[in-house]
Amino acid sequence: MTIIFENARLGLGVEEKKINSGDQEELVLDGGFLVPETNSFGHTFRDYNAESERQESVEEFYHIQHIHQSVDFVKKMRAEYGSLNRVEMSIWECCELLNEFRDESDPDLDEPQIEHLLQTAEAIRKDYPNEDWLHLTGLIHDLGKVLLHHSFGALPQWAVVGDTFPVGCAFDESIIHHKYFKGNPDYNNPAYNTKLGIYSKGCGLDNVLMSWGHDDYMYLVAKESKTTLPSAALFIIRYHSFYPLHKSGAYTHLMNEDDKENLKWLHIFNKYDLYSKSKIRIDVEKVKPYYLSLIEKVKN
Ligand SMILES: O[C@H]1[C@H](O)[C@@H](O)[C@H](O)[C@@H](O)[C@H]1O
Ligand SMILES: [Fe+2]
Ligand SMILES: [Fe+2]
Repeated sequence: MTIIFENARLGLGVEEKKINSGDQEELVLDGGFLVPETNSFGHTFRDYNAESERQESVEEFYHIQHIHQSVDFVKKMRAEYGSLNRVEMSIWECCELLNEFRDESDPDLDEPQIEHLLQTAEAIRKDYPNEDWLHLTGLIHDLGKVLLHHSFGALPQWAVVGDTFPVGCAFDESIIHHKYFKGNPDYNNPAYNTKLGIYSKGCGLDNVLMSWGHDDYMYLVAKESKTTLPSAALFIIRYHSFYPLHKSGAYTHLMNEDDKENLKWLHIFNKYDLYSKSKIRIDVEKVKPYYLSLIEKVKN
């Protein structure tokens, strides 16, 4: 199954979002979002080895994810979710659906996922009050996690959350808990285990098969709904979990010029996606009218 959003237009009619040199300063209005030094468990963010109450279960998550995410699996999921019958659901209904899920891959947050959507969007709103397309992107970027829900197939966590990476070429060393790829069927396959594998230099990320999860799914949904969101928003949705690229700089040889342009926005977005994770809850009812008005704006 797949989602189709009510009145399928997700965009705000914004023109393509380019960051030209010089613009950056103008864009960044310091509205006061502060990057915290530690997460709510007292550790630095994304420390997958710190002894914390979540360390073991997060490692086990990546163990299973790395074994299962292969070329065959990704192709199967793309075919299945790219063409199945739909559940019709509004954006806000999807957000509420995420209230019952926690993300087992995340060492920094164990709050219900609706909190994370609003925390991200509200943090962006502080520093970029005029970029409402980016607020909406914050709100919807993780909606693909509805795949965990029985209406969307009740997929296991390893097929929905966690960092993503390309399949069909060598798994880069920068991927968290890389050692577990030894159990992946593609690991010893000579067609898939070289630097380029099945790809060519500069082929563009659009031509790369990414491990299956909430990013690619939500991208398919947004694309299918003929969204008018700018390509930067679609790029953010599709690659926000691709930390090996946007944090470690791996796989850049697969990017084309458009990818490089969009990556600048993803770097901005990532700050809010990651560092807004906290135990301080957003008052959902208080901010709901603003987000409903944004959603309303994208209709018709
Ligand atoms: O654990 C998290 C979580 O699943 C996020 O939604 C995803 O975007 C991140 O890449 C990942 O590290
Ligand atoms: Fe995510
Ligand atoms: Fe997120």
